[in-house]
Amino acid sequence: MQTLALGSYHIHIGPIGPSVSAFLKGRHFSQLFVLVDENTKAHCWPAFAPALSGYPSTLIEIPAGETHKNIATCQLIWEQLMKASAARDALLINLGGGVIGDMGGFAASTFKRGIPFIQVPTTLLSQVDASIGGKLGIDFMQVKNSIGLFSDPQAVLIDPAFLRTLSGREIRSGYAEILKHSLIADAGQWGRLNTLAQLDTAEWSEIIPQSLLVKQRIVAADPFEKGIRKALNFGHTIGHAVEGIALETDTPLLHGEAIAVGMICEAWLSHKKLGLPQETLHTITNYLLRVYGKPAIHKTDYTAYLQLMGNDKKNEGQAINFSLLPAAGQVEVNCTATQEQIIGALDYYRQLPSPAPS
Ligand SMILES: NC(=O)c1ccc[n+]([C@@H]2O[C@H](COP(=O)([O-])OP(=O)(O)OC[C@H]3O[C@@H](n4cnc5c(N)ncnc54)[C@H](O)[C@@H]3O)[C@@H](O)[C@H]2O)c1
Ligand SMILES: O=C(O)C(=O)C[C@@H](O)[C@H](O)[C@H](O)COP(=O)(O)O
Ligand SMILES: [Zn+2]
Repeated sequence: MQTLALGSYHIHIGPIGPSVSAFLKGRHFSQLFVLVDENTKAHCWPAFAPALSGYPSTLIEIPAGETHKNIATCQLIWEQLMKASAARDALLINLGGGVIGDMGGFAASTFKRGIPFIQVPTTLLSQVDASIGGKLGIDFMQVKNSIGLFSDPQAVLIDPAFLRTLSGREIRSGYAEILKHSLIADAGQWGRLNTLAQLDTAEWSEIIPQSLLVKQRIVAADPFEKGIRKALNFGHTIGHAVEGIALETDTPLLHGEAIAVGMICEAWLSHKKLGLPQETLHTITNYLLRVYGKPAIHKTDYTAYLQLMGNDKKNEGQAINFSLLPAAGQVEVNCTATQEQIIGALDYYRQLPSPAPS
């Protein structure tokens, strides 16, 4: 078992049974609730339930997926808690991916002004990124995570064994945040990862802790995103807009897939504005295209993208804010770009050749 500290809580990486026992020992909660979606109920709850033996718990099930990360689903969670008369010393256990973690944490932190919660992330994305750092929330009017708060869990319990049932597409989505961590802060890791061809044989148990360390260090330095934490948003100014629009179509993108598009566009902006070397831009572009293919974006959506970027949470005043790379492994926050430059970045992406299927 590996343990990292962050603020007032610990992140444990290892088999789920001992982690849960260690967490519950010596703590008292009047009731335990476990938030799941239909997939984590089927694939993760059977492995998790034995860890709670001797502790009665109530399952709260919500529908899976980003399209349900909204106030209506929060209402379902609050209703279940209210019907069970959950008190402020009840615990909500978020057993699932980033949607369960972000929304469960938000619902817990607002119910009766806040009940404790823990994160038990079951996707690659949530194990390296979403479960730590205390950013909680839901989507509103296509603007990702625009209603939310910062609030820390009592613990984060990561067991890479949960990944065994995750689809290849979801693994790829989580891998985008791992690539992001390497690009902003770990050039050595980026050098190793950009030659990794087969994700299905990757050693996630080794990659997860190394990636987590990047986020842990940045969040510890700036938990409320006043400065350096904005680095973790590389690829997200454009990526979130692309994700928000795609979510309303028949071909929604997963978070990491949209962030991969955003990272290509923002690498181009990094080249134009901060002198990211052309060769690095090419390596980033080619590797991301190889892993993610080339999801289509359309010129007819540019106005909507710009409108959504106008509501990016990093913005100050009217300017659209980016976190950009002067070099692989380095990042500069609070960069702005004009509308023309942003359109240049979207055009750069659109003119790229579609990679041949592998
Ligand atoms: N708070 C943060 O710092 C932060 C960071 C990154 C991303 N996010 C958010 O996280 C969300 C994306 O998270 P995600 O990619 O985990 O999505 P998700 O929670 O939708 O999970 C992806 C899919 O995998 C299923 N699933 C989960 N675990 C499984 C398992 N072990 N086996 C089989 N299926 C499983 C889920 O039911 C879902 O269908 C986005 O909303 C994004 O905005 C938040
Ligand atoms: O933890 C952070 O800070 C991040 O930016 C991590 C991102 O990967 C994540 O997608 C986060 O939810 C984005 O936050 P937002 O403030 O841009 O909504
Ligand atoms: Zn993200």
